[in-house]
Amino acid sequence: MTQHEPLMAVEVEGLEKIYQGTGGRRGKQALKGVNLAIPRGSIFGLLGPNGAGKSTLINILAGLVRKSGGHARVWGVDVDRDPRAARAVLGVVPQELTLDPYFPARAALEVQAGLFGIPKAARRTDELLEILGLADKATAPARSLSGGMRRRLMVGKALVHNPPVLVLDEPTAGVDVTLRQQLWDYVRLLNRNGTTILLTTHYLQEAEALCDRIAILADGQVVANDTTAALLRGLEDQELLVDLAEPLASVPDGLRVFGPDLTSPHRLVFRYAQDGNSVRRILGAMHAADLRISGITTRQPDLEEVFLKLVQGQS
Ligand SMILES: Nc1ncnc2c1ncn2[C@@H]1O[C@H](COP(=O)(O)OP(=O)(O)OP(=O)(O)O)[C@@H](O)[C@H]1O
Repeated sequence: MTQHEPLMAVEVEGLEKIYQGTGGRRGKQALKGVNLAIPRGSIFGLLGPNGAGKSTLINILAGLVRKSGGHARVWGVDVDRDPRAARAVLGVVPQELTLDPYFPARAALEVQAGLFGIPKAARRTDELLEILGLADKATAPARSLSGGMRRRLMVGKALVHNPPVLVLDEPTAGVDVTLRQQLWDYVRLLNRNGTTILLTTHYLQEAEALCDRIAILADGQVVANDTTAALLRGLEDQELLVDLAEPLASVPDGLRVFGPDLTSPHRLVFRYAQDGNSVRRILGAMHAADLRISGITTRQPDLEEVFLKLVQGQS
């Protein structure tokens, strides 16, 4: 590892953003002390419902929004101390397609490289067209490209300056299944070639398919931040809903070890791993505690449900 390759591609500490209310609009604290570290070489998913603060965070990294507090570093560069250098190490693919319909692909990439001040000899326009599968469309105006090609051209524009970190903002919002798969393959390819990817999405399935790590943002705060594998292991837990013949005021001592919720006087809810043994142990303990059972149901919480639970816990 060289000095130029930090362990963390993005580091955010105590990040705060307060939008001041203007013209009768109320102010809003969009980020409430966010800490995140995105390892170099990873595909990192930033998830959250509408208004959680994802765009605000990305825009701070990209130098488009001024933060109210905390620190943000991209590829080791502090976005406040050296905004130009920070912009040079980051590529952003925005949510909206922002292409001039009459501009050919090659020209779009050339203009973008010009904006970054890259001398003609150092530009990688043809290489990018090749990688993006757009070489034979280099002179075709953007409006004649398919939806997938346009998306790839947007990615190309974000890569003209060869940034080590790429942000994809909702890359597959409103995109059909085939195109989604193509984009995912392409993101994986970029990542294999060394680019660290930060991806925002509303779709848990997308994050699950692509990301090594996932952070969930809700109402300006990080409510989960773990490897995708660890998050999914948590999600694999089953729920055992036990209806009781007689009401309970509190969880009996003999059951506390299982950490159940007494969701009503007549219902205990247990979460357990699918190891084949847990239900037997829970029911044994219920029997030992002399509790009469009037009904049992099991339930597998799905991804959306756990996501919502985490998110709603905050609001
Ligand atoms: N310029 C602004 N002025 C005032 N409030 C704003 C401004 N931009 C965003 N907000 C508010 O800040 C909060 C976070 O918004 P942000 O766009 O960062 O969320 P998001 O997670 O990206 O949402 P989405 O998934 O809908 O894009 C929201 O309540 C939003 O209304």
